[in-house]
Amino acid sequence: MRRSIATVCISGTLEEKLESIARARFDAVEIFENDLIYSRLSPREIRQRCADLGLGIDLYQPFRDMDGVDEARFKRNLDRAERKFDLMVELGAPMLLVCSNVQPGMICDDALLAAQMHAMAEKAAERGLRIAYEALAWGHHVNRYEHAWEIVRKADHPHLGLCLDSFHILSRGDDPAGIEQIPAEKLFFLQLADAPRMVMDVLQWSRHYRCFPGQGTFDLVGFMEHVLKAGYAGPLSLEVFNDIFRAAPNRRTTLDAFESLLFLEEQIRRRLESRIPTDPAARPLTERIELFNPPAPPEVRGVSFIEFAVDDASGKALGKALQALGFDHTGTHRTKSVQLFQQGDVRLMVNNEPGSFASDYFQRRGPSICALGLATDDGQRAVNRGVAFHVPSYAGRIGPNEALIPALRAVDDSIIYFVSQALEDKGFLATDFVMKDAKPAASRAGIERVDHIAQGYPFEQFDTGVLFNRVVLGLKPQESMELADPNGLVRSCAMVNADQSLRIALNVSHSRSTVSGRSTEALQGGGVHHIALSSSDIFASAEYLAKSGVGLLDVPDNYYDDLPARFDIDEALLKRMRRLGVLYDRNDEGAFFHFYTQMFVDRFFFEIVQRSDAYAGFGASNAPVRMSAQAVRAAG
Ligand SMILES: O=C(O)c1ccc(O)c(O)c1
Ligand SMILES: [Mg+2]
Repeated sequence: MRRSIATVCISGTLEEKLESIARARFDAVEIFENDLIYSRLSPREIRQRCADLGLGIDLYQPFRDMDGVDEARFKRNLDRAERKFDLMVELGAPMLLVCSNVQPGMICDDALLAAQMHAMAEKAAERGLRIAYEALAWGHHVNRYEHAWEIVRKADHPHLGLCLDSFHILSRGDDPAGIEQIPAEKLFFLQLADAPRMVMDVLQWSRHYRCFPGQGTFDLVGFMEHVLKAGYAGPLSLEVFNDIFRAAPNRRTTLDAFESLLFLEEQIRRRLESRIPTDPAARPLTERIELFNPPAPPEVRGVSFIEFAVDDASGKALGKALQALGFDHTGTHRTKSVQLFQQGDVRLMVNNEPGSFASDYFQRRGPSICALGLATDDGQRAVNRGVAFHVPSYAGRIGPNEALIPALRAVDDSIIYFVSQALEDKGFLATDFVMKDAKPAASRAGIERVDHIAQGYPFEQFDTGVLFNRVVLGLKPQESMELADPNGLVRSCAMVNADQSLRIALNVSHSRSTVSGRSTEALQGGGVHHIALSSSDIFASAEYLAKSGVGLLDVPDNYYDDLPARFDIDEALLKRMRRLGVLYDRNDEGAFFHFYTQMFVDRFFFEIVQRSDAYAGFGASNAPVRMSAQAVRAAG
């Protein structure tokens, strides 16, 4: 389908916006009036600039408070409209968006509204222009699409049709199924926005918190199914008002916008294809409408390895810390300065190879997690999919006979390797590393696998991260939570795949002094700040680590005094938890035990967890205890 975006979505001057939009490969734009008014380019020059960039101008907007006014005002409104029509002819924009009137003093008479919209359409028709009428969710009289359609139907003018905007429809909880009853030739334009669920004034929600499809919680696939069944074949145009996007560098935002649209198309295509066996209308739609068709998402089967970027000194310190955590030093890379540590199914690589990607990463960020290896069905397909969505691929230097692992560049500039089952079966570790021992590593501290990882994000990258994890890794966001760090709130959103084999928590904080904020600062941007490892016996693990001298996080006595007030809990168990600093959570699904190591150079730390029954959370209620303990250390 034709892919379009409103200039209001992104930051910059109009010229900068157009340049970014073209670079991201959009077909067309909606020109927002303010962007034009504040531009030094004349309408003709803007038209030329768009033509040079290969961008169509599909819509000019908005025109406000036209409908339901008295005669004198209507005359003035028509004069105002004539000026805009002149401008649109210069600009080469074929359609004007008219928002439903929001003035409390307007005349709420459908017949009058229809007559006035008819008169306006007649004027537009004289210049070959069209009018798309949009119900704002906070319109005074017209605020539902069905009502806007009623006005358009009554007005009955070929140059007047509807603009549907997913935000105005879905924010109110209106049923989009009725769209199917509207004749296709009256659906002039379609604006798409997602949003997080919020309970607030709908105007504020719309003007500040909209986001791109896939970044929020609206059912846009279901919405689009109705729109396409109605026969709409015009542009899919993103219209997002968002405070963070207005401030973020526009190139990144525009790439995200395009990625979100491709992803939406893919989901629509899958939905329509799934309908084919039961719905006779579905097949002709899939044949008529061109929808993005990338390689299928990877089947991720957990974390294969994690790679740390270090220098000599921090590498030695980290190696020591890992051994204290019960890891064995199992191998040394054949040609590079990379050490392999293993315990259970967990493989950690510590890289200080000069001139490598890791060393570059270290130069910029200090000791940090620079790469993640994910176990997948087909690594090359995973990378091909990323590339189809314009995510850059990564190919490192490899020595003779070393394993080539397909990889992508992640949002924080780290690398994600996709380790195919075939590569795993071939024993890719032994290909690259001289292993000390043929036996699998012992599980000294009872650690078995990676349970989850947590990444800190700078504020303006959070939505980028959500989209990346969703599109490229096939993760779904769970409900986002606000956690109280003594130095500020941290918003945390867990993303998981269908079988829970990959869980990533995304954390973001306005404050630089929270644990999340500090590590984001120390890492000069986002990055993994926390690796949670599962144990089959958390108490045995805690005993082992306490003895081996790993610095564990202190938990205040008050926490344990409070636990019996929150949970029915066995005295002996409580005593054990208190002695070893183990935290506890329980819900209907099961129980969760966990404890934390102290921070490694203010950047990352480890957590050891044990899940019982079907507990699928992350012990979020205990996060503030952890963050307080970490804050105390930072202050001391
Ligand atoms: O917030 C607004 O005023 C506004 C303007 C134009 C639109 O298309 C819209 O959806 C909202
Ligand atoms: Mg709109």
